[in-house]
Formats: sequence, C-alpha cells, structure tokens
Amino acid sequence: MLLGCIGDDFTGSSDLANTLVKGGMATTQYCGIPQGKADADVEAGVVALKTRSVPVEEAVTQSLQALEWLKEQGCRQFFFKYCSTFDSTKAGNIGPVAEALSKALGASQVIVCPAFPGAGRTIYQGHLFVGDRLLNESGMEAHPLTPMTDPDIRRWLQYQTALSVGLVPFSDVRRGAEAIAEAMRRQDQAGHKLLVVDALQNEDLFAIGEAAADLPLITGGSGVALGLPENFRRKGLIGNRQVAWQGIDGPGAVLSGSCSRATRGQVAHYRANHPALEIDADALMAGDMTVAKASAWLAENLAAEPLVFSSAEPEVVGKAQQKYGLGELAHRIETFFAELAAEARRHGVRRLVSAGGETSGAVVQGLACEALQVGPEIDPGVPMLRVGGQDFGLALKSGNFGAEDFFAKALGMLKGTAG
Ligand SMILES: Nc1ncnc2c1ncn2[C@@H]1O[C@H](COP(=O)(O)OP(=O)(O)OP(=O)(O)O)[C@@H](O)[C@H]1O
Ligand SMILES: O=C(O)[C@@H](O)C(=O)CO
Repeated sequence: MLLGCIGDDFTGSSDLANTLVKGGMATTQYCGIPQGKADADVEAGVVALKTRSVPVEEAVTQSLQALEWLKEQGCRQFFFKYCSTFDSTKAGNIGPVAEALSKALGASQVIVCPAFPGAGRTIYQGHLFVGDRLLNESGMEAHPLTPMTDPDIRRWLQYQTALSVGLVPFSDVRRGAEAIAEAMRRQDQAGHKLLVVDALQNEDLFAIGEAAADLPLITGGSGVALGLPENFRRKGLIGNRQVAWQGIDGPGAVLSGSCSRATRGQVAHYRANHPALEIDADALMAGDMTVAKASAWLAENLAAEPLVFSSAEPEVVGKAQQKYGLGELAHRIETFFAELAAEARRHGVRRLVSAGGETSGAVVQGLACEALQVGPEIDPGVPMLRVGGQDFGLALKSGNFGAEDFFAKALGMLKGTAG
C-alpha cells in the first residue's frame, strides 16, 4: 500500500476512494481500523472512521490508530479526508486531528484544501464557496450537526488548533506546482504549519497535488487527491488499474437520514413513484415508530425498491433538536438506521443506497462490513461499492451530492442495468 487515507466519515471516504480509483489506483475502503493485514494488491487504502462529530479526544485517538495501521501496511504518504464544506464546529475535530497526524509524521507544510470544484466547492483568499454563495449562505449554515456560519476557513480552523494557520493564495496557485511549493516553504518559514490553499478548478488541484509529491501529510476534500496518483505513476510505483462492475441482482432499498437541500430534493423526487416511509422524530422518540414496524413495512414493499427516510426541513429538525437534544436525537435516528439496515439484509436486500455521512456510518456499522471494494462512479463523488466477499452492493451518498434522480440511478447501476 502506497497511499494511506483516513476519512472522518463513510460517504466522504468513498468520495475520496472514487477519486483515487478514477486516477487508476487499486483502492479499498475499510470500515473502521482493520484487524489483519491488507491484501497485497491494494495501492491506496481508505480507513473510514466516524469521527466527524465525536468528542475531540476520540477523533484524535482513532485517527492515530488508523495512521499506525496504515504505516504498518507500508504507506509512504498519508491523507486526512474531511468534508468539502469543512463540516466541523468551532471546537471541532479537523484542527486537532490534522495537528496530531502532523506531529506523528513530523510533517510541516500541511495542506488544508477542502475544494471540490466538480461539486461547486472552491476556495478563494481562504474563503470557501459553494457554487456562487459563500459557505455560510449555502444552506450549510442550517446543518443539523455542524452548522457552518463562517466561510473563512483560516479563521474557523484557527479556532480548532494551536498550530498557526497560513494561506497559499490563488496568485501563487495559478502559477503552478513550483510556485505553490515555493509559497508553502515561505509560509513554513513564517511559522505557519497548516496551510489553507486556494483552488478554483481541477487544474489547480492537479498542480497542488504535484507540489505535494513529497509531503508526508495532505488534508482536504477529495479534490486535492486528484493529482496524487500521477505522483506515484511518475515514480514507476503504479500502473493504471481499471475497475469493472459486475451487476448485483436482488432487491434494492434506500435509507436516508441526510437533511441537506440536495437529499431533500432526491427524497421528494423518489417518493413520487416509490413507496416511502417517513420517520418522524416525535414518533421515534415516543416509541410509536420502531425498527420492527419499519422492518415489517420494508418487507411488504420490497418489490418496489422502498425508501425509508427521516430527512426533514431545517425548521422541523431545529424544533426536534430543541425538544430532545441534538446528540440524543441524532444517536436515536442513527441507531434506528443501523438496525434497519441489518433488517433489510435479513429480508434479502442486496442493493442499498444510504444518504448522509453519519447515517451511512451507522448503516455500514449495522451491516458489519469490514472492507468495501470501490467500483465505478455513479454521480460525482459517489462510487459503487461491493461488500468484500459478498454479493452486496452499496452506494453511500454524501448529503449534498448527486442529481435529483440519484436514488433510482444508483439502484439501477448497482444492478448493472443503468448508467
Ligand atoms: N428528522 C431529523 N431530525 C433531527 N435530526 C435528524 C433528522 N433526520 C436525520 N437527523 C440527523 O441529522 C444528521 C444528518 O447527518 P448526515 O451526516 O447523515 O447527513 P449529511 O450531513 O447531510 O451528509 P454528509 O455528512 O455526507 O454531508 C444525522 O445525525 C441524523 O441522524
Ligand atoms: O467532501 C465532501 O463533500 C463529501 O465527501 C463529504 O465528506 C460529505 O460527508
């Protein structure tokens, strides 16, 4: 294994794995820190953790354990993947994890680049945009767990870390890899260790990737990984691995706990012509909605590729959080989806689409998967996944990813009949 990656959630990890696969690297996504050794033919390993919203110490400890395992597999470079919308609170985990990993690797000049132009996320003068809106006006300010109320990534990150945060501005990035490397050295000499790097288009990310060829640690969204496979190829360490997908037959279903704007659109679109069961927070907390009830409903509707969702408008989410507490409610909903995923498999489901990073982490834990083979892309940032050694296909969709018809498209592609 050459490139060792640590993802702070499961959808984000599959987004990164998708980029590496497209770059021609044989990539496996691990669900948590594996027990044994990785297969010898894996070139990039992505250890998916569920550390985006856990307490800081837990996120740091798990990330360092993942680093140790990746080092044992022989990795030469490491990548910390977080969200392209920098999902974190002021007291959040991105800074402390980046700091701990950089110390463990003796790394300075650590790139911080959440940009993902393919999904509309760009960075200019350290400010993160989603499409033509600043991050804090993009809908992310109403995120249920990590409301993003400040678009200045330098400022937000600085709340989270004692390391000094610097900037490699677009005026350097636009001049290519050498200018970027030089700007990073200057920032380092000026005492800045975590360097937010501007990026407006994929071309910038390829250049940043090239500039990062010899850096031990890179952090960011999947975009900044675009240029990394080529670094290994230039050194003759990898070829150009292509993945094929063998369709998976058997029933399909969709579970959605993401409340993002994009997911709410996908839910509305899909439920117009598929059976859908809405999980209401009050009903769940009162015990009127249970896994057993939802499981029975799922079994009855299996032939029509049913959807179970808790996705709701920000006002509804906000009221429920006030009533039950944010953490407690999220935990109850995630546990519900974890258990329902296991039930779905018991009923014979073989193709499962899950929407939302935290939700997908719970779903994969419910399915007790160890490793996921990464297949071709469904929509930007979302690949098809096959559970290692099983005829079971998954699509783990990040909240804001995917076109309106994503759910049906993903189920069709997993089956091998669409795409
Ligand atoms: N109706 C609801 N009321 C309150 N909280 C909810 C509701 N439905 C889901 N949640 C919680 O909101 C959180 C949604 O986060 P999740 O990561 O799954 O989606 P996302 O943030 O849109 O996706 P991503 O992280 O991939 O961008 C989960 O913890 C989920 O349990
Ligand atoms: O980077 C992104 O936007 C996604 O991969 C993600 O992490 C959302 O959970």
